[in-house]
Amino acid sequence: MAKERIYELAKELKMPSKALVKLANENGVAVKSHMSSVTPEQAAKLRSLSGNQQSASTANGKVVSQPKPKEQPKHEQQANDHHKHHDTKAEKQHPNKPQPKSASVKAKKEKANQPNHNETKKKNKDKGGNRFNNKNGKKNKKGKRNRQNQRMKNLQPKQPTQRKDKPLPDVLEYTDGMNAQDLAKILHRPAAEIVKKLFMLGVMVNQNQSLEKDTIEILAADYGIEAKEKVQEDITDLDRFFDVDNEDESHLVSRPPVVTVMGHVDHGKTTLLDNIRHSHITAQEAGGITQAIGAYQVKYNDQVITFLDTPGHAAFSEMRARGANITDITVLVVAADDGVMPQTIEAINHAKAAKTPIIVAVNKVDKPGANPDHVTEQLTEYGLIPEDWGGDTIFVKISAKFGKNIDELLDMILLQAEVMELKANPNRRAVGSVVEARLDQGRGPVATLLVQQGTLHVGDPIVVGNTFGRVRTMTNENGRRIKEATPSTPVEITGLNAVPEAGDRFAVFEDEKTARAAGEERAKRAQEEERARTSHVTLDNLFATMKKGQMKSLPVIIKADVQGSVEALAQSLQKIKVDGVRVDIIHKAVGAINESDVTLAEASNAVIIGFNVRPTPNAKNEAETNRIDIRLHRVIYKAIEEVEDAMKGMLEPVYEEETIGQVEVRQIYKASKIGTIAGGMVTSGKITRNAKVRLVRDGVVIYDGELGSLKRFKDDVKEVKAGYECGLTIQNYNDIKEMDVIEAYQMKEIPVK
Ligand SMILES: Nc1nc2c(ncn2[C@@H]2O[C@H](COP(=O)(O)OP(=O)(O)OP(=O)(O)O)[C@@H](O)[C@H]2O)c(=O)[nH]1
Repeated sequence: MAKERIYELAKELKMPSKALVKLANENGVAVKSHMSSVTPEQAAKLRSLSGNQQSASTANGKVVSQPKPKEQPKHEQQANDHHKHHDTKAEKQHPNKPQPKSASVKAKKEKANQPNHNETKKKNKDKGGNRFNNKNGKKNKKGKRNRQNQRMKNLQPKQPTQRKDKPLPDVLEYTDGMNAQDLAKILHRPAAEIVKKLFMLGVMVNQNQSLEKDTIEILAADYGIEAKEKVQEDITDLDRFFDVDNEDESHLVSRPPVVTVMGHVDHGKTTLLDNIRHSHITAQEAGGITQAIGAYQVKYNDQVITFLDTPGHAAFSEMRARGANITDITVLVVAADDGVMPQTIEAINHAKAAKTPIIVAVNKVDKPGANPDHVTEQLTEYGLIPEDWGGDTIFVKISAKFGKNIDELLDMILLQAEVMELKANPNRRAVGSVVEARLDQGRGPVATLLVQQGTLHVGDPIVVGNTFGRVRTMTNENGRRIKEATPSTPVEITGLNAVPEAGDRFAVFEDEKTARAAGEERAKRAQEEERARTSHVTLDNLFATMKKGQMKSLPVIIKADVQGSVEALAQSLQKIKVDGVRVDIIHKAVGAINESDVTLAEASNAVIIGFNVRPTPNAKNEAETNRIDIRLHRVIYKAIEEVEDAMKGMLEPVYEEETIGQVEVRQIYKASKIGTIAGGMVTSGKITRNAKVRLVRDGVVIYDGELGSLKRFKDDVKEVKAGYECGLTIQNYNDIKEMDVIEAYQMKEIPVK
């Protein structure tokens, strides 16, 4: 006769599988779990034993739960499928019939005949869920079995109905922690039926108790359908809120452009921003107290423009490195009396890397030495060609100091914005980026946020970078309290638990609880990441990165001592041909490697190549902290070779010499067949058979080579330690003399950075 499984037998005996497993083991029937099988004889034994045991196992009043079904092998699970229709009665149960909320026996009993809402509520309070008995635990076993029978009856429909359940879904899509009620909805089955099925499978729960993954999977198998865990939305992922691809076009409306002003030192950025700000303040804001919140808006021709007050190019790219790409348009200020300078080029490359269009403001045209045409000419070299020269870059000649042509510049900004069709949906929960943030003694963490989508309101639960809170107050750049902020509006907020960082992204959440959970989790992860900081692309890990398919081009920054070298290096690097990757020079300039180069490298995941130049101390520190690969060379072809080898995955590991010991030669023997044998004493460290050796005479290295043999007395040995004598020969070298020192060393591979 076929074997029977414990859980089937338990079902038949109307007792929990766990209790039966225990009973079996106590009575010499060795079984592991509810999936174990027993012989017909053993089954008979258990049947006869079960009566006594049921009362014993339930008398302690404890929740009887089944061991995790994890151990259940797959094939057994499948073998189980043929039982999936065993509950036909229950399946026919009316789907709309109100179900008891609690699985307690008492509750069920009270409820058995006429469920009504008041009663259900009352029973919700009864937490006696999965007990076989509760307060009545000490009563006799017959009573208990009756109650169990009663319970099973209660789970079955009072009057069989003709109405059929909706068909089961093909796949049970679940999330970990769902309860019977949740599953009931998905399976189109009454929750009570699910509780019953679980009971039969040895899992005692009420409808509200959350279920483990394995339990849900077994349940699905029991219904004969596949179970699939739904990928849960990662609440800590703020980027998903920025995904505007799914945004319904009809919700989008025009938004003001966000403009960053960049340029070389003293070319007039601040003067320009001040001029624009003061000459275009809106009437209602006049008289407000100007606040430095890192950004402001002006109204011009009834249109609004947002200006960011970014302090320098490094900050611009640093924000980008943190994920904030908030600038729509870059205004490049170039002084007409000074022309294109190193930081002008830097600014161009930062803007290009961020893919923002550039409007050139040729400043200081009022000055006697001004030569705007020369500036234009210089800029053509960087791909900035004015329209009347056949290009598409907008050039405006201005005087920031005297307010000349500022309106024209604003017109051009609006024109560029119009072409870009900048849009956002104001009717959604706000998302955006941090422009700047600080700790205010009185107000706590204060952050200037730029709203990029949606509308931000006072009171919104919010996650900002790795911080969270509720928007307590919101102030604009004129110090006025505002209640809401629409797309492209910068606002200063308070109410966060900590200070976020410039460039962090923010998103408004539906409730404060989720915001807090997301914020805390993000902070935790950031901390973990900081600990196990993954390095940027380096020439050493380039090949591995390429193989992982993460890299199609190798961004490179070139710094060299003279322009000729910059160009030579750039051209040669671009000629390197390796399947699937190419060199992309994102910035090249003459001069030392500075902090701006390092931040640009960080934001663009680039490698810096220095030719005859060194990094400044600050740049060096920053590169070390952020693990930016800086390669310094003095020979061009070596630099090219290195990059090429890295791209082909052939970069030689770097070795360093490590001295392991010294031998003082005390005696010399000559053997016609072997050559010169040196007898000596190991004076420090050790000498090993495979070591490289250097022969030093009077402080001068006479010969560098390898050991030929190493012996102690007559035996070949692998190593001899300090304080011992040894005999040795040097490969292909015989001119060893007494008092020579033989230095043993090995080449140690330096771990890849
Ligand atoms: N004649 C003249 N002087 C100007 C003009 N714009 C700015 N300046 C002067 O140039 C100097 C530098 O101007 P800033 O606005 O401070 O330059 P910046 O680019 O902000 O300089 P940093 O903040 O140091 O990078 C100041 O003395 C200004 O008064 C202009 O259009 N004409």
